[in-house]
Amino acid sequence: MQTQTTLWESLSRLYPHIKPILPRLILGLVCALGASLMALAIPQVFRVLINDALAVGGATSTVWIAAGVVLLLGVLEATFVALRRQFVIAPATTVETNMRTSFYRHLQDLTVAFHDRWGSGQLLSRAMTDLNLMRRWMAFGLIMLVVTSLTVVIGVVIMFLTSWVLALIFLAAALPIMIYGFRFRTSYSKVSRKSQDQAGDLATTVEESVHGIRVLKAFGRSREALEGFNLQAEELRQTEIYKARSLANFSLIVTLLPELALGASLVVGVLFAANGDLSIGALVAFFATAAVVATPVEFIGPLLAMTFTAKTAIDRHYEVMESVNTITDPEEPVRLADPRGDVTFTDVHFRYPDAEEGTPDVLNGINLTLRAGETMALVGVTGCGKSTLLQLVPRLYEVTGGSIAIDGTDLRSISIADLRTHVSVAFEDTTLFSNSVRENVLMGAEPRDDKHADEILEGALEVAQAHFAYSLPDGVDTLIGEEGLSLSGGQRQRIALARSIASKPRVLVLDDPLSALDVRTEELVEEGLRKVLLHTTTLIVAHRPSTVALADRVALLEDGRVTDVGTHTELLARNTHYRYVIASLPDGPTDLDAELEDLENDDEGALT
Ligand SMILES: Nc1ncnc2c1ncn2[C@@H]1O[C@H](COP(=O)(O)OP(=O)(O)OP(=O)(O)O)[C@@H](O)[C@H]1O
Repeated sequence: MQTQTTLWESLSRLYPHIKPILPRLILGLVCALGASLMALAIPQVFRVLINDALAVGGATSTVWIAAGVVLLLGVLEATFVALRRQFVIAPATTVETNMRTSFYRHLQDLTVAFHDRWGSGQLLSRAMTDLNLMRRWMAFGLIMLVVTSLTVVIGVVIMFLTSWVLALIFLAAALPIMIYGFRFRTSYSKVSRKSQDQAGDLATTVEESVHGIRVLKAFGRSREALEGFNLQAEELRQTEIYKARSLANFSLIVTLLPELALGASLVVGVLFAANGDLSIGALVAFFATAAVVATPVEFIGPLLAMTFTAKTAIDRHYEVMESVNTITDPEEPVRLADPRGDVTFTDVHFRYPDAEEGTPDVLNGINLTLRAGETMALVGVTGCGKSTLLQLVPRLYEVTGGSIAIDGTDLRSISIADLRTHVSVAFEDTTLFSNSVRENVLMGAEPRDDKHADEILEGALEVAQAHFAYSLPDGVDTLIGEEGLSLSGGQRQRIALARSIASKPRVLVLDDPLSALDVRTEELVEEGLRKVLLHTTTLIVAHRPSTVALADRVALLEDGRVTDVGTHTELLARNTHYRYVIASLPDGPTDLDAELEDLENDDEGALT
């Protein structure tokens, strides 16, 4: 995940984002430089003042002129500072927002496999803190670093022009600063990376415990969670302290050495002045310039620290931005205008990217055909790969071998947007967004107008037995999800089910979507579903016999393969493993022979 780049390589990655605002950044830079020049000009006025006006026989009017010039320079300096802010802040914030938007868009694009690997806190801290750090560096750090360096260079040149000997003494301090600065750069970059990663991990912990607060409380694990959090927070604190110490040491050197050099040059300067080799005005101007230069020199420590932190933020940002979405549209997608809905799995293999080497594929050669309009239940022991197989149909994960086709067209030949208008999903673990019931349900639907939207909504809520939505405080416009009204597990599942059927998909994949419903509601939902599923090809993971009853045929998944396909009755009659799986389902029949007999009698009755 972590990339190794030089400071320059990292910072230059920002160039494409900075390019559109470059003219304003340059204006900001010019203003900042103007402010520094004004500050540097003030000592020169002192020089003239002391050498001419305060000398014996000097004119009083010169004092007033000098005071006026100093005042003017001060006002100009303040104006330049204000203008710098004016030029830079708004465009830098726009860059930050644009980068955040493209980061979010990229996160949406990236595969589920990517999101399996990354902690949510790491992504959150990259989206918020890192981009904020980058903006601050762009708007302030970058400009001030350039201006500070220029101010120091110009100041030193002026000092050289005033007295080269004194300037050399002052400059002697630069060498140890540069050597120490090199060490500081390496150590600070490392510790800054560590602290930003640790902050991301800490955010993940907070996010996880907020999501899992009920479990933590119910199992009385709040204390352990707090201890874990404390441990992580303490590690971050230590890193931050180390970081602050490292900066403090550097700042000490950067402040102390020029002061020492200044002391030495003061002694030499006074001797020069006493010998008449240097005018008093020049001596005062030298020290006033040195004082002006000392401030940016002291500032270099924090500015470098800011730059290294920005480098880390840029690296962390691009680690995500450069993660490639491997599930992409084909170059020339085949348009699926009005598919019948035959779904064929041909020798499908799949293994998760983080699967251990040498282990067999989770799906190890699946061959299965679903006829258009057919409902097929997928049955197998826990962990055999049912959910995994389902997620391959909307291409949430990509097959690692073989192919899946709709009406004979390989899924990879269809554009993802097109595919997902025809394939809809509902999972056991429902996610609702902080939106109204209406928006949640109509997420995948494409209504012609408001009236049509209302009809779709009503129909979907009817099938999913989710009429309760009309009695919520604001009816179907009630805000639900994390920021809205809390719904029960069963209510959430029904809304999610309504969402999956609202788009009237040609192919529906359902991962045990009725698990949280009571028996009576489940029956009603199944009744509604039967009508809807009549024209929809459905693959449904069954964890309960009642779900199996929805299906026309059942596929048995065993050791990564479909080992048998048939009606429930046929499989009960001929397949021992199927009998074992059915018997182990919750609410499964205990007397399978009696059940089989009943079913066969039912079948015969239906035929006569
Ligand atoms: N995101 C993932 N990354 C790595 N391995 C995974 C991931 N999701 C599932 N697995 C592994 O893949 C295997 C199949 O999991 P899957 O969820 O498909 O099984 P399942 O048949 O649906 O199980 P259940 O009936 O318990 O829901 C399991 O061994 C599981 O540990």
